[in-house]
Amino acid sequence: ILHPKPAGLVLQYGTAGFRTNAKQLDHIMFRMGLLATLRSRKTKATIGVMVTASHNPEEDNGVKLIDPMGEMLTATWEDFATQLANTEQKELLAALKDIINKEAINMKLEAEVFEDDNVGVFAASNCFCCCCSVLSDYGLVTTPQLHYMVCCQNSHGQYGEATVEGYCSKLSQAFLALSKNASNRTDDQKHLFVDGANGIGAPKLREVESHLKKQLQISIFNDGSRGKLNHQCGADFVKVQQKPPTGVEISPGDRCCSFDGDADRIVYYYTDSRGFFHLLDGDKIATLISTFLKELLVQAGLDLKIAVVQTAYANGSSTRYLEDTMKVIVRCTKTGVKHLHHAAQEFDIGVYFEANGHGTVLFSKTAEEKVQLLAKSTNINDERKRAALLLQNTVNVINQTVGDAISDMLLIEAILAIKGMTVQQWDAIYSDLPNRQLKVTVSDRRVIETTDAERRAVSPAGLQEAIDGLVKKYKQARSFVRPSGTEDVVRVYAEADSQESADALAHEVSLAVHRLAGGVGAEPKPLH
Ligand SMILES: CC(=O)N[C@H]1[C@@H](OP(=O)(O)O)O[C@H](CO)[C@@H](O)[C@@H]1O
Ligand SMILES: [Mg+2]
Repeated sequence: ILHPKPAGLVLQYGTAGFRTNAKQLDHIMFRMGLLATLRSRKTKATIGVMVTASHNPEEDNGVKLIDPMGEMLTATWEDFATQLANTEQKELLAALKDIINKEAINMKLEAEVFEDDNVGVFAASNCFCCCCSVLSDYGLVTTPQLHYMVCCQNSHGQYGEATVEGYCSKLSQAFLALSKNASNRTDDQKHLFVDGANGIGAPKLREVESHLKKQLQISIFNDGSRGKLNHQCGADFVKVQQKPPTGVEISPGDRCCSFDGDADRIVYYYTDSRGFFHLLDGDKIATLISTFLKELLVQAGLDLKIAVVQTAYANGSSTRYLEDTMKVIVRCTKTGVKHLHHAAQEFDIGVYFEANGHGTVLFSKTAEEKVQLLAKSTNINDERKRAALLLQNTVNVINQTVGDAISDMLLIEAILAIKGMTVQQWDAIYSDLPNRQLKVTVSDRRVIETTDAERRAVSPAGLQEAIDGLVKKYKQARSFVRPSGTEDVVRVYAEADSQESADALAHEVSLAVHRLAGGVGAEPKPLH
Protein backbone atom coordinates (compact mmCIF):
# COMPACT_ATOMS: atom_id res chain seq x y z
CA ILE A 1 0.00 0.00 0.00
CA LEU A 2 1.14 3.51 -0.80
CA HIS A 3 1.28 6.06 2.03
CA PRO A 4 0.00 3.85 4.88
CA LYS A 5 -1.23 5.41 8.08
CA PRO A 6 0.86 4.61 11.15
CA ALA A 7 -1.56 2.47 13.22
CA GLY A 8 -3.08 4.30 16.17
CA LEU A 9 -1.86 7.79 15.15
CA VAL A 10 -4.59 10.39 15.74
CA LEU A 11 -4.34 13.91 14.31
CA GLN A 12 -6.80 16.76 14.08
CA TYR A 13 -7.54 19.38 11.44
CA GLY A 14 -6.71 22.27 13.78
CA THR A 15 -6.56 26.05 13.69
CA ALA A 16 -4.75 25.93 10.36
CA GLY A 17 -5.03 22.41 8.94
CA PHE A 18 -2.85 19.49 9.99
CA ARG A 19 0.43 20.53 11.54
CA THR A 20 3.04 18.19 13.03
CA ASN A 21 6.44 16.62 12.42
CA ALA A 22 6.80 16.06 8.67
CA LYS A 23 7.57 12.36 9.19
CA GLN A 24 4.03 11.76 10.42
CA LEU A 25 2.32 13.50 7.57
CA ASP A 26 2.76 11.28 4.51
CA HIS A 27 -0.62 9.55 4.78
CA ILE A 28 -2.26 12.89 5.64
CA MET A 29 -0.94 14.49 2.46
CA PHE A 30 -2.29 11.59 0.41
CA ARG A 31 -5.67 11.68 2.09
CA MET A 32 -5.99 15.46 1.88
CA GLY A 33 -5.28 15.13 -1.83
CA LEU A 34 -8.23 12.74 -2.02
CA LEU A 35 -10.42 15.04 0.02
CA ALA A 36 -9.49 18.02 -2.19
CA THR A 37 -10.77 16.18 -5.27
CA LEU A 38 -14.06 15.45 -3.48
CA ARG A 39 -14.38 19.05 -2.31
CA SER A 40 -13.74 20.23 -5.87
CA ARG A 41 -16.50 17.98 -7.23
CA LYS A 42 -18.86 19.07 -4.47
CA THR A 43 -18.34 22.79 -5.06
CA LYS A 44 -17.81 22.41 -8.84
CA ALA A 45 -14.86 24.73 -8.36
CA THR A 46 -11.10 24.74 -8.03
CA ILE A 47 -9.73 23.85 -4.59
CA GLY A 48 -6.26 24.72 -3.30
CA VAL A 49 -3.87 22.44 -1.43
CA MET A 50 -1.15 24.25 0.52
CA VAL A 51 1.74 22.47 2.15
CA THR A 52 3.58 24.59 4.69
CA ALA A 53 4.94 24.69 8.21
CA SER A 54 4.06 28.40 8.35
CA HIS A 55 5.82 29.82 11.43
CA ASN A 56 6.75 26.45 12.94
CA PRO A 57 10.22 24.83 12.90
CA GLU A 58 11.70 23.30 9.74
CA GLU A 59 11.14 19.71 10.96
CA ASP A 60 7.39 20.37 11.04
CA ASN A 61 5.07 20.51 8.14
CA GLY A 62 1.41 21.08 7.53
CA VAL A 63 -1.30 20.83 4.94
CA LYS A 64 -4.51 22.75 4.52
CA LEU A 65 -7.23 23.02 1.89
CA ILE A 66 -8.43 26.28 0.36
CA ASP A 67 -12.11 26.73 -0.51
CA PRO A 68 -13.43 28.23 -3.78
CA MET A 69 -13.37 31.93 -2.92
CA GLY A 70 -9.90 31.60 -1.43
CA GLU A 71 -11.19 31.15 2.12
CA MET A 72 -10.30 28.51 4.67
CA LEU A 73 -12.01 25.14 4.34
CA THR A 74 -15.58 25.18 5.71
CA ALA A 75 -16.17 23.68 9.19
CA THR A 76 -18.15 20.54 8.21
CA TRP A 77 -15.36 19.56 5.85
CA GLU A 78 -12.76 20.11 8.58
CA ASP A 79 -14.59 17.31 10.37
CA PHE A 80 -14.43 15.12 7.24
CA ALA A 81 -10.71 15.89 7.07
CA THR A 82 -10.20 14.76 10.66
CA GLN A 83 -12.26 11.59 10.12
CA LEU A 84 -10.40 10.73 6.95
CA ALA A 85 -7.04 11.39 8.58
CA ASN A 86 -7.72 9.03 11.46
CA THR A 87 -9.38 6.16 9.57
CA GLU A 88 -7.31 2.98 9.77
CA GLN A 89 -5.93 1.85 6.41
CA LYS A 90 -8.38 -0.94 5.67
CA GLU A 91 -11.39 1.32 6.22
CA LEU A 92 -10.17 4.17 4.02
CA LEU A 93 -12.35 3.32 1.04
CA ALA A 94 -15.47 3.02 3.19
CA ALA A 95 -14.70 6.40 4.80
CA LEU A 96 -14.40 8.02 1.38
CA LYS A 97 -17.69 6.48 0.25
CA ASP A 98 -19.30 7.78 3.40
CA ILE A 99 -18.33 11.36 2.57
CA ILE A 100 -19.43 10.90 -1.06
CA ASN A 101 -22.86 9.72 0.15
CA LYS A 102 -23.30 12.33 2.87
CA GLU A 103 -22.50 15.15 0.49
CA ALA A 104 -24.15 13.53 -2.54
CA ILE A 105 -21.03 14.02 -4.66
CA ASN A 106 -21.18 13.27 -8.36
CA MET A 107 -17.98 11.34 -9.05
CA LYS A 108 -18.41 11.71 -12.80
CA LEU A 109 -17.56 15.41 -12.55
CA GLU A 110 -14.03 16.62 -13.12
CA ALA A 111 -12.00 17.73 -10.13
CA GLU A 112 -9.67 20.72 -10.33
CA VAL A 113 -6.99 21.35 -7.77
CA PHE A 114 -4.31 24.04 -7.51
CA GLU A 115 -1.29 23.09 -5.52
CA ASP A 116 1.75 24.73 -4.12
CA ASP A 117 4.89 23.06 -5.48
CA ASN A 118 5.76 21.70 -2.05
CA VAL A 119 2.90 19.30 -2.58
CA GLY A 120 4.83 17.82 -5.48
CA VAL A 121 7.35 16.18 -3.22
CA PHE A 122 4.63 14.69 -1.11
CA ALA A 123 2.04 12.01 -1.32
CA ALA A 124 -0.75 14.32 -2.39
CA SER A 125 0.59 14.47 -5.94
CA ASN A 126 0.53 10.72 -6.11
CA CYS A 127 -3.14 10.87 -5.35
CA PHE A 128 -3.92 13.57 -7.89
CA CYS A 129 -2.44 11.40 -10.65
CA CYS A 130 -5.23 8.91 -10.17
CA CYS A 131 -8.14 11.05 -8.95
CA CYS A 132 -7.88 14.42 -10.57
CA SER A 133 -8.45 15.39 -14.16
CA VAL A 134 -7.12 18.93 -13.99
CA LEU A 135 -4.23 19.81 -11.76
CA SER A 136 -2.22 22.99 -11.83
CA ASP A 137 1.08 23.13 -10.06
CA TYR A 138 2.18 26.68 -9.27
CA GLY A 139 5.74 26.11 -8.29
CA LEU A 140 6.67 27.47 -4.88
CA VAL A 141 4.29 30.21 -3.83
CA THR A 142 3.32 31.92 -0.58
CA THR A 143 0.15 30.75 1.18
CA PRO A 144 -1.71 33.98 0.37
CA GLN A 145 -0.68 33.80 -3.30
CA LEU A 146 -2.32 30.38 -3.57
CA HIS A 147 -5.49 31.66 -1.84
CA TYR A 148 -5.48 34.58 -4.25
CA MET A 149 -5.12 32.41 -7.35
CA VAL A 150 -7.87 30.01 -6.24
CA CYS A 151 -10.18 33.03 -5.83
CA CYS A 152 -9.19 34.45 -9.26
CA GLN A 153 -9.80 31.11 -10.91
CA ASN A 154 -13.26 30.63 -9.38
CA SER A 155 -14.33 34.23 -9.96
CA HIS A 156 -13.32 33.77 -13.61
CA GLY A 157 -10.72 36.50 -13.52
CA GLN A 158 -12.89 39.09 -11.81
CA TYR A 159 -10.57 39.22 -8.83
CA GLY A 160 -7.49 39.23 -11.05
CA GLU A 161 -5.44 36.89 -13.19
CA ALA A 162 -4.76 33.49 -11.60
CA THR A 163 -0.97 33.65 -11.95
CA VAL A 164 1.92 34.90 -9.82
CA GLU A 165 2.59 37.53 -12.47
CA GLY A 166 -1.06 38.64 -12.26
CA TYR A 167 -0.75 38.92 -8.50
CA CYS A 168 2.44 40.97 -8.70
CA SER A 169 1.06 43.38 -11.26
CA LYS A 170 -2.32 43.95 -9.55
CA LEU A 171 -0.74 44.71 -6.20
CA SER A 172 2.11 46.81 -7.52
CA GLN A 173 -0.10 48.92 -9.79
CA ALA A 174 -2.34 49.72 -6.83
CA PHE A 175 0.70 50.51 -4.68
CA LEU A 176 2.17 52.82 -7.30
CA ALA A 177 -1.14 54.64 -7.68
CA LEU A 178 -1.31 55.10 -3.90
CA SER A 179 2.27 56.33 -3.59
CA LYS A 180 1.59 59.08 -6.14
CA ASN A 181 -0.25 60.76 -3.26
CA ALA A 182 2.90 60.97 -1.17
CA SER A 183 4.97 64.06 -1.62
CA ASN A 184 8.75 64.45 -1.75
CA ARG A 185 9.94 61.32 -0.05
CA THR A 186 13.66 60.85 0.44
CA ASP A 187 15.37 57.55 -0.40
CA ASP A 188 15.71 57.02 3.35
CA GLN A 189 11.98 57.25 3.81
CA LYS A 190 11.45 54.77 0.98
CA HIS A 191 13.76 52.26 2.60
CA LEU A 192 12.45 49.15 4.37
CA PHE A 193 14.32 46.23 5.94
CA VAL A 194 12.55 42.89 5.54
CA ASP A 195 13.28 39.65 7.43
CA GLY A 196 12.04 36.82 5.17
CA ALA A 197 12.19 34.15 7.94
CA ASN A 198 14.24 32.03 5.49
CA GLY A 199 10.95 31.14 3.87
CA ILE A 200 9.18 31.62 0.56
CA GLY A 201 8.35 35.29 1.24
CA ALA A 202 11.83 36.54 0.35
CA PRO A 203 12.04 35.31 -3.27
CA LYS A 204 8.40 36.24 -3.86
CA LEU A 205 8.97 39.74 -2.48
CA ARG A 206 11.87 40.15 -4.92
CA GLU A 207 9.47 39.42 -7.79
CA VAL A 208 7.04 42.05 -6.52
CA GLU A 209 9.84 44.56 -5.91
CA SER A 210 10.84 44.45 -9.57
CA HIS A 211 7.41 46.00 -10.36
CA LEU A 212 7.70 48.82 -7.82
CA LYS A 213 9.80 51.28 -9.84
CA LYS A 214 12.02 52.05 -6.84
CA GLN A 215 9.08 53.62 -4.96
CA LEU A 216 9.99 51.16 -2.24
CA GLN A 217 13.60 50.25 -1.59
CA ILE A 218 13.84 46.92 0.12
CA SER A 219 16.77 45.20 1.83
CA ILE A 220 15.92 41.56 2.46
CA PHE A 221 17.53 39.57 5.27
CA ASN A 222 17.07 35.91 6.14
CA ASP A 223 16.23 35.24 2.51
CA GLY A 224 16.83 31.51 2.73
CA SER A 225 20.31 31.54 1.21
CA ARG A 226 21.58 30.28 4.58
CA GLY A 227 19.95 29.86 7.98
CA LYS A 228 17.00 27.69 8.96
CA LEU A 229 13.33 28.36 8.35
CA ASN A 230 11.79 30.45 11.17
CA HIS A 231 14.85 29.78 13.36
CA GLN A 232 15.63 32.83 15.53
CA CYS A 233 13.81 34.93 12.95
CA GLY A 234 10.44 35.57 11.40
CA ALA A 235 7.25 37.22 12.61
CA ASP A 236 6.42 34.69 15.35
CA PHE A 237 9.91 34.84 16.89
CA VAL A 238 9.91 38.64 16.89
CA LYS A 239 6.39 38.89 18.35
CA VAL A 240 6.77 36.26 21.08
CA GLN A 241 10.40 37.02 22.06
CA GLN A 242 9.87 40.77 21.70
CA LYS A 243 13.28 41.26 20.11
CA PRO A 244 14.78 41.71 16.63
CA PRO A 245 15.54 38.60 14.56
CA THR A 246 19.12 37.42 14.18
CA GLY A 247 20.65 38.02 10.79
CA VAL A 248 19.42 41.60 10.51
CA GLU A 249 21.80 44.52 10.96
CA ILE A 250 19.62 47.46 11.92
CA SER A 251 20.42 50.94 13.14
CA PRO A 252 18.27 53.04 15.46
CA GLY A 253 15.17 54.32 13.69
CA ASP A 254 15.37 51.93 10.70
CA ARG A 255 11.92 50.74 9.66
CA CYS A 256 11.90 46.93 9.69
CA CYS A 257 9.39 44.13 9.28
CA SER A 258 9.37 40.34 9.57
CA PHE A 259 7.33 37.83 7.56
CA ASP A 260 6.64 34.30 8.74
CA GLY A 261 7.74 31.23 6.75
CA ASP A 262 4.77 31.14 4.36
CA ALA A 263 4.35 34.95 4.29
CA ASP A 264 0.86 35.26 5.68
CA ARG A 265 1.97 37.22 8.76
CA ILE A 266 3.85 40.49 9.18
CA VAL A 267 5.02 42.57 12.14
CA TYR A 268 6.98 45.86 12.10
CA TYR A 269 9.62 47.11 14.55
CA TYR A 270 12.49 49.50 15.14
CA THR A 271 15.02 50.23 17.85
CA ASP A 272 15.34 53.69 19.37
CA SER A 273 18.49 55.69 20.09
CA ARG A 274 18.73 54.11 23.56
CA GLY A 275 18.69 50.66 21.97
CA PHE A 276 15.15 49.83 23.10
CA PHE A 277 13.14 47.55 20.84
CA HIS A 278 9.69 48.72 19.72
CA LEU A 279 7.27 46.23 18.21
CA LEU A 280 4.37 47.22 15.96
CA ASP A 281 2.25 44.10 15.89
CA GLY A 282 -1.07 43.14 14.30
CA ASP A 283 -2.95 45.43 16.69
CA LYS A 284 -0.89 48.47 15.68
CA ILE A 285 -1.32 47.51 12.03
CA ALA A 286 -5.10 47.22 12.42
CA THR A 287 -5.15 50.63 14.10
CA LEU A 288 -3.11 52.28 11.34
CA ILE A 289 -5.23 50.77 8.57
CA SER A 290 -8.61 51.40 10.19
CA THR A 291 -7.71 55.02 11.00
CA PHE A 292 -6.63 55.58 7.40
CA LEU A 293 -9.82 54.02 6.03
CA LYS A 294 -12.07 55.91 8.42
CA GLU A 295 -10.51 59.23 7.44
CA LEU A 296 -10.96 58.41 3.75
CA LEU A 297 -14.61 57.48 4.28
CA VAL A 298 -15.25 60.85 5.91
CA GLN A 299 -13.43 62.71 3.10
CA ALA A 300 -15.29 60.72 0.46
CA GLY A 301 -18.60 61.29 2.20
CA LEU A 302 -19.31 57.55 2.17
CA ASP A 303 -21.50 56.10 4.89
CA LEU A 304 -20.03 52.64 5.37
CA LYS A 305 -19.87 50.68 8.59
CA ILE A 306 -16.30 49.85 9.56
CA ALA A 307 -15.22 47.46 12.33
CA VAL A 308 -12.02 45.96 13.68
CA VAL A 309 -11.97 42.27 14.60
CA GLN A 310 -9.45 41.05 17.17
CA THR A 311 -8.84 38.04 19.41
CA ALA A 312 -8.20 37.79 23.15
CA TYR A 313 -4.48 38.26 22.38
CA ALA A 314 -5.07 41.84 21.25
CA ASN A 315 -3.30 44.26 23.55
CA GLY A 316 -5.76 45.92 25.93
CA SER A 317 -4.44 49.36 24.95
CA SER A 318 -5.31 48.76 21.31
CA THR A 319 -8.88 47.79 22.10
CA ARG A 320 -9.27 50.80 24.32
CA TYR A 321 -7.83 53.17 21.75
CA LEU A 322 -10.02 51.80 18.96
CA GLU A 323 -13.22 51.93 21.00
CA ASP A 324 -12.72 55.11 23.02
CA THR A 325 -10.65 57.37 20.78
CA MET A 326 -11.28 56.07 17.27
CA LYS A 327 -14.89 55.18 18.03
CA VAL A 328 -14.87 52.14 15.78
CA ILE A 329 -16.75 48.94 16.49
CA VAL A 330 -14.46 46.25 17.91
CA ARG A 331 -15.32 42.54 17.88
CA CYS A 332 -13.45 39.76 19.65
CA THR A 333 -13.45 36.20 18.25
CA LYS A 334 -11.76 32.92 19.01
CA THR A 335 -8.16 32.48 17.83
CA GLY A 336 -7.75 31.34 14.22
CA VAL A 337 -8.12 33.31 11.05
CA LYS A 338 -11.34 31.66 9.94
CA HIS A 339 -13.15 33.06 13.00
CA LEU A 340 -11.89 36.59 12.42
CA HIS A 341 -12.63 36.36 8.71
CA HIS A 342 -16.25 35.38 9.32
CA ALA A 343 -16.81 38.15 11.86
CA ALA A 344 -15.27 40.72 9.50
CA GLN A 345 -17.69 39.69 6.73
CA GLU A 346 -20.55 41.12 8.76
CA PHE A 347 -19.52 44.73 8.12
CA ASP A 348 -19.17 46.98 5.07
CA ILE A 349 -15.48 47.16 5.89
CA GLY A 350 -14.01 44.59 8.29
CA VAL A 351 -10.39 45.06 9.34
CA TYR A 352 -9.18 41.90 11.06
CA PHE A 353 -5.79 41.17 12.59
CA GLU A 354 -4.45 38.67 15.06
CA ALA A 355 -1.89 40.27 17.37
CA ASN A 356 0.74 38.06 15.72
CA GLY A 357 0.34 39.96 12.45
CA HIS A 358 -2.02 37.76 10.46
CA GLY A 359 -4.79 39.84 8.98
CA THR A 360 -6.39 41.70 6.11
CA VAL A 361 -9.35 43.92 5.25
CA LEU A 362 -12.66 42.72 3.79
CA PHE A 363 -14.91 44.98 1.73
CA SER A 364 -18.54 43.98 1.22
CA LYS A 365 -19.93 43.94 -2.29
CA THR A 366 -21.92 47.07 -1.49
CA ALA A 367 -18.85 48.83 -0.16
CA GLU A 368 -16.83 47.99 -3.27
CA GLU A 369 -19.63 49.15 -5.56
CA LYS A 370 -20.05 52.46 -3.74
CA VAL A 371 -16.31 53.10 -3.93
CA GLN A 372 -16.14 52.22 -7.65
CA LEU A 373 -19.11 54.44 -8.44
CA LEU A 374 -17.70 57.42 -6.58
CA ALA A 375 -14.25 56.96 -8.12
CA LYS A 376 -15.84 57.14 -11.59
CA SER A 377 -18.10 60.08 -10.90
CA THR A 378 -17.24 63.44 -12.44
CA ASN A 379 -19.47 65.85 -10.55
CA ILE A 380 -17.75 65.75 -7.15
CA ASN A 381 -15.16 68.07 -5.61
CA ASP A 382 -11.44 67.34 -5.64
CA GLU A 383 -11.25 66.17 -2.03
CA ARG A 384 -13.99 63.58 -2.49
CA LYS A 385 -12.49 62.44 -5.77
CA ARG A 386 -9.04 62.02 -4.26
CA ALA A 387 -10.45 60.04 -1.32
CA ALA A 388 -12.51 57.83 -3.63
CA LEU A 389 -9.49 57.02 -5.79
CA LEU A 390 -7.40 56.29 -2.70
CA LEU A 391 -10.09 53.93 -1.46
CA GLN A 392 -10.28 52.23 -4.84
CA ASN A 393 -6.54 51.60 -4.93
CA THR A 394 -6.58 50.51 -1.30
CA VAL A 395 -9.13 47.83 -2.21
CA ASN A 396 -6.85 46.68 -5.03
CA VAL A 397 -3.64 46.51 -3.01
CA ILE A 398 -5.33 44.29 -0.41
CA ASN A 399 -5.53 40.51 -0.71
CA GLN A 400 -9.00 39.96 0.70
CA THR A 401 -8.79 36.17 0.63
CA VAL A 402 -6.46 35.86 3.64
CA GLY A 403 -3.78 37.72 5.60
CA ASP A 404 -0.86 38.44 3.26
CA ALA A 405 2.50 39.79 4.41
CA ILE A 406 3.42 41.25 1.01
CA SER A 407 0.04 42.90 0.43
CA ASP A 408 -0.17 44.19 4.03
CA MET A 409 3.37 45.54 3.72
CA LEU A 410 2.53 47.46 0.54
CA LEU A 411 -0.59 48.93 2.16
CA ILE A 412 1.26 49.95 5.33
CA GLU A 413 4.12 51.48 3.34
CA ALA A 414 1.62 53.41 1.21
CA ILE A 415 -0.28 54.70 4.27
CA LEU A 416 2.92 55.84 6.01
CA ALA A 417 4.03 57.57 2.81
CA ILE A 418 0.68 59.29 2.18
CA LYS A 419 0.39 60.45 5.78
CA GLY A 420 4.07 61.43 5.86
CA MET A 421 4.37 59.39 9.03
CA THR A 422 7.49 57.82 10.51
CA VAL A 423 7.45 54.44 12.20
CA GLN A 424 7.97 56.26 15.53
CA GLN A 425 4.92 58.45 14.96
CA TRP A 426 2.89 55.38 14.09
CA ASP A 427 4.12 53.68 17.27
CA ALA A 428 3.14 56.69 19.37
CA ILE A 429 -0.58 56.43 18.48
CA TYR A 430 -0.99 54.43 21.68
CA SER A 431 1.36 52.59 24.10
CA ASP A 432 1.07 48.84 24.44
CA LEU A 433 0.51 47.35 27.87
CA PRO A 434 3.53 45.17 28.73
CA ASN A 435 2.62 41.54 28.12
CA ARG A 436 3.96 37.99 28.23
CA GLN A 437 3.04 34.73 26.49
CA LEU A 438 4.06 31.38 28.00
CA LYS A 439 3.43 27.71 27.24
CA VAL A 440 2.59 24.97 29.73
CA THR A 441 2.70 21.26 28.91
CA VAL A 442 -0.14 19.17 30.34
CA SER A 443 -1.07 15.53 29.79
CA ASP A 444 -4.25 16.37 27.89
CA ARG A 445 -4.78 19.99 26.89
CA ARG A 446 -8.42 19.32 26.02
CA VAL A 447 -9.26 19.43 29.75
CA ILE A 448 -9.19 23.19 29.35
CA GLU A 449 -12.46 24.42 27.91
CA THR A 450 -13.13 28.09 27.33
CA THR A 451 -15.97 30.52 26.69
CA ASP A 452 -16.43 34.22 25.85
CA ALA A 453 -14.08 34.13 22.84
CA GLU A 454 -11.57 32.11 24.88
CA ARG A 455 -11.23 34.82 27.52
CA ARG A 456 -12.57 32.62 30.34
CA ALA A 457 -11.95 28.98 31.25
CA VAL A 458 -14.98 26.90 32.22
CA SER A 459 -12.97 23.77 33.04
CA PRO A 460 -11.08 22.35 34.90
CA ALA A 461 -12.93 23.40 38.04
CA GLY A 462 -11.28 26.18 40.00
CA LEU A 463 -8.92 27.36 37.26
CA GLN A 464 -10.82 30.53 36.28
CA GLU A 465 -11.30 31.44 39.96
CA ALA A 466 -7.55 31.04 40.47
CA ILE A 467 -6.80 33.28 37.47
CA ASP A 468 -9.29 35.91 38.65
CA GLY A 469 -7.62 35.94 42.08
CA LEU A 470 -4.16 36.40 40.57
CA VAL A 471 -5.23 39.13 38.13
CA LYS A 472 -6.63 41.16 41.06
CA LYS A 473 -3.13 41.48 42.54
CA TYR A 474 -1.87 43.57 39.60
CA LYS A 475 -2.76 46.91 38.02
CA GLN A 476 -4.39 47.11 34.56
CA ALA A 477 -4.04 43.34 34.46
CA ARG A 478 -5.69 40.72 32.28
CA SER A 479 -4.86 37.05 31.77
CA PHE A 480 -6.36 34.02 30.06
CA VAL A 481 -5.39 30.48 29.08
CA ARG A 482 -6.41 28.26 26.16
CA PRO A 483 -5.28 25.02 24.56
CA SER A 484 -3.24 25.67 21.39
CA GLY A 485 -4.74 24.44 18.13
CA THR A 486 -1.35 23.95 16.49
CA GLU A 487 0.95 22.70 19.27
CA ASP A 488 0.52 20.27 22.14
CA VAL A 489 0.62 23.01 24.80
CA VAL A 490 -1.62 25.29 26.83
CA ARG A 491 -0.96 28.95 26.05
CA VAL A 492 -0.89 31.51 28.85
CA TYR A 493 -1.28 35.24 28.15
CA ALA A 494 -0.90 38.04 30.68
CA GLU A 495 -0.68 41.81 30.49
CA ALA A 496 -0.25 44.42 33.21
CA ASP A 497 1.06 47.92 33.90
CA SER A 498 4.74 46.89 33.92
CA GLN A 499 6.83 44.15 32.32
CA GLU A 500 7.73 42.76 35.77
CA SER A 501 4.04 42.49 36.66
CA ALA A 502 3.10 40.92 33.31
CA ASP A 503 5.93 38.38 33.69
CA ALA A 504 5.03 37.58 37.30
CA LEU A 505 1.33 37.23 36.49
CA ALA A 506 2.05 34.97 33.49
CA HIS A 507 4.24 32.81 35.70
CA GLU A 508 1.66 32.55 38.48
CA VAL A 509 -1.08 31.65 36.00
CA SER A 510 1.23 29.02 34.46
CA LEU A 511 1.63 27.48 37.92
CA ALA A 512 -2.14 27.39 38.36
CA VAL A 513 -2.51 25.64 34.98
CA HIS A 514 0.22 23.17 35.87
CA ARG A 515 -1.42 22.34 39.20
CA LEU A 516 -5.06 22.29 38.13
CA ALA A 517 -4.92 21.02 34.55
CA GLY A 518 -2.57 18.04 34.80
CA GLY A 519 0.86 19.60 34.25
CA VAL A 520 3.63 17.35 32.96
CA GLY A 521 7.18 17.53 34.35
CA ALA A 522 8.58 20.16 36.69
CA GLU A 523 6.55 23.21 37.67
CA PRO A 524 7.15 26.33 35.55
CA LYS A 525 10.01 28.48 36.88
CA PRO A 526 9.75 32.25 37.32
CA LEU A 527 11.14 34.31 34.42
CA HIS A 528 13.44 36.39 36.60
C1 LIG B 1 -1.33 32.96 20.07
C2 LIG B 1 -1.13 32.73 18.63
O1 LIG B 1 -0.42 33.50 17.98
N1 LIG B 1 -1.74 31.65 18.10
C3 LIG B 1 -1.61 31.30 16.68
C4 LIG B 1 -1.43 29.82 16.50
O2 LIG B 1 -2.59 29.17 16.98
P1 LIG B 1 -2.69 28.36 18.35
O3 LIG B 1 -4.06 27.74 18.30
O4 LIG B 1 -2.54 29.37 19.42
O5 LIG B 1 -1.56 27.38 18.37
O6 LIG B 1 -1.29 29.52 15.11
C5 LIG B 1 -2.45 29.84 14.33
C6 LIG B 1 -2.19 29.42 12.91
O7 LIG B 1 -1.13 30.12 12.35
C7 LIG B 1 -2.76 31.34 14.47
O8 LIG B 1 -3.94 31.62 13.77
C8 LIG B 1 -2.87 31.71 15.94
O9 LIG B 1 -3.06 33.09 16.09
MG1 LIG C 1 1.85 31.42 8.37
